[in-house]
Amino acid sequence: MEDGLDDQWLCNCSVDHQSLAQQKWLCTVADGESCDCGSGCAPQGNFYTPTILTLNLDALPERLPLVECSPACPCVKKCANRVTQHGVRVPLAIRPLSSELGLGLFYSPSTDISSAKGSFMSLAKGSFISLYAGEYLTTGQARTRWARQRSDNASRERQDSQGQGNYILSLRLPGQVIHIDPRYKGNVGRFLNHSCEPNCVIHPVKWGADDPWYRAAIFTRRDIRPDEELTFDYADASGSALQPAERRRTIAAQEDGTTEQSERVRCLCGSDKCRGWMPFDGSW
Ligand SMILES: C[S@@+](CC[C@H](N)C(=O)[O-])C[C@H]1O[C@@H](n2cnc3c(N)ncnc32)[C@H](O)[C@@H]1O
Repeated sequence: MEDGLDDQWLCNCSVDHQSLAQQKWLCTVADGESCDCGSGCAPQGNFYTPTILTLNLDALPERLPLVECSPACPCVKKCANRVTQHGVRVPLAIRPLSSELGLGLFYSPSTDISSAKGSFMSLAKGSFISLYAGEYLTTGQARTRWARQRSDNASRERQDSQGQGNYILSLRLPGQVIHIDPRYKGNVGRFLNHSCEPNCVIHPVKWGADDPWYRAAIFTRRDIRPDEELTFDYADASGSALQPAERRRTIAAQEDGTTEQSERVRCLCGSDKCRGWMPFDGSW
């Protein structure tokens, strides 16, 4: 073994690791190249940037599900095409906002005690934040839960209903819709609020070509300053690029005020680009 070239970090991709001296500890599949480790992973290429492992959002076609390498591949854990499966790696904090908004999730490098300079570090565009993890529901179960949450909310005063809103993420994928509800079982992803001018985006990811689950992964869509709140656009999370006309009308009706008054929730994102109402996809 060449000095410093530790084979436990290498995968079987076709790239000549020996000539990539700076990147030799990682699988070095470059953007747009396909991994030929034989397991059908990264069929469209690996869109993670080698070594820093941020997602190259500008190169990634919208809504193209990412397929990461998996334990079924001959590559190893630190392959550059495995990111979301390693879990949360950035320092985060859950903080209270207003009584209406409840809690929010913040990028909080000052809580990273391993780095003395933590509080000055901004987070690069394309960084993985967390999965939006929760229970996977069928469309029927999602409808039932949504109806129950709606009636629960209607029977509460607004100030008592903080954090009791709808948590179900409906992710539209080619030929299917998946519903993820973190309200009862979930992770920090459930604390990201909606913004009409978001700094994060949701992208569908599979862990290996044979993974039966699409996972909803949250990435930053621009650089993030320390102590910024992390948000995504709940309308975009539902896959706006693929939404059928009926769904577009539903979201538009919610936002332009033609939806029934009781179903509309005023958006409190505070952005100059605020559309006024929370998006709601009721077309499924
Ligand atoms: C996924 S949760 C976000 C975390 C929530 N703030 C909490 O305290 O648990 C979604 C709920 O938060 C509230 N929310 C999120 N973004 C909002 C916004 N921009 N305006 C008003 N309410 C919002 C709504 O009640 C929504 O149903």
